[in-house]
Amino acid sequence: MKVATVTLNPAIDQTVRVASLEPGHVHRARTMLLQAGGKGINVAAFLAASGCPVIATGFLGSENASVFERFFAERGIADAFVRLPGQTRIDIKIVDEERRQTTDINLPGLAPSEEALSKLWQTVEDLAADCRWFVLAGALPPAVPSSLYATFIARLKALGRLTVLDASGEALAQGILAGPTLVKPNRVELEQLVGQPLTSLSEVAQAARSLLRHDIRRVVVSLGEQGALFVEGEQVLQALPPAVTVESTVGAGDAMVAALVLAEQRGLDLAATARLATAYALARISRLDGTLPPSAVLEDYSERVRLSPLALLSAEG
Ligand SMILES: Nc1ncnc2c1ncn2[C@@H]1O[C@H](COP(=O)(O)OP(=O)(O)OP(=O)(O)O)[C@@H](O)[C@H]1O
Ligand SMILES: O=P(O)(O)OC[C@@]1(O)O[C@H](CO)[C@@H](O)[C@@H]1O
Repeated sequence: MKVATVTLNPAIDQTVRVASLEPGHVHRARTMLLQAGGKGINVAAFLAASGCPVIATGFLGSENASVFERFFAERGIADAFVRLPGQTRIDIKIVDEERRQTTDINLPGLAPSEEALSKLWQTVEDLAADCRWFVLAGALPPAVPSSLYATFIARLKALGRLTVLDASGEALAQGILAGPTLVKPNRVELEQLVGQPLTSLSEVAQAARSLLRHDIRRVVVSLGEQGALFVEGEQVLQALPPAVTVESTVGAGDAMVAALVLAEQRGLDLAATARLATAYALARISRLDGTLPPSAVLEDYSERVRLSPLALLSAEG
């Protein structure tokens, strides 16, 4: 069965590379790239590149939709987006080449009308006839209720469908209460969710495990260069990535989310899932254009991921 991704607030990512980012200074950019983006769209691109039939929906501004339409045609993604009047936002990504860091400036985006929201739900409900998995990813647009993901998850569950949630703040907090099948917060999102700093890996693991009580099958907490924790039942695995040259970290989490769905479809256990998801994230960060490397490269990454089970009550950092 197909996978649907829902991106309520897509973005055209404008990636600008500078030698070194100094706040308050004038910079001469070395290169600039404009790419169709937004979390669910990035996930859809990775799924399509992996041979998984995928349909992307959500909202797109009709005035600059052609950037996305070209991207969908090139990448083999079916387009079920509801068009809104106006322009989809541009998100700015500044890559600091010296520090190998990316700074994101994400804009608020277009506010959908009530009518557009009900059209979107109608689209999602129609897609449920053909799609088993729904990926709900990214920030909510302005002026929609923060319970929107929770509503979609509850309705999709009632239709017997499986969901992945990758969101932040109140949308994540409410979405989790509705019990998505999988959830992938990063460390900051998890800290906001539990309302306290999580300084050791053990604390991150405890917080992640506490989410399982909401009928969630797997929780994956991404930790940037520290890798990620994969949590299912009593099992907690840390997956440490091998060193790679980082071109841009934008969308690393989305590559991971795509791999989590592929792993479920392939029936992989937690360890194999952790390897696949980390390999996909590495594939993303080591290439600028967001395409997948040849499968031999993915396999090599996957083999070089270091997995270690985490004892929950230990005090390591
Ligand atoms: N600098 C890095 N070096 C090695 N691996 C990295 C690095 N940054 C990210 N990763 C890999 O990518 C995964 C996802 O990254 P991250 O935790 O930054 O996700 P995220 O915050 O959801 O990102 P985004 O929202 O930009 O998609 C990590 O779990 C890790 O495996
Ligand atoms: O503002 P949101 O929806 O949280 O994040 C949007 C965004 O940063 O996420 C993707 C990377 O994950 C980018 O393509 C896009 O610009």
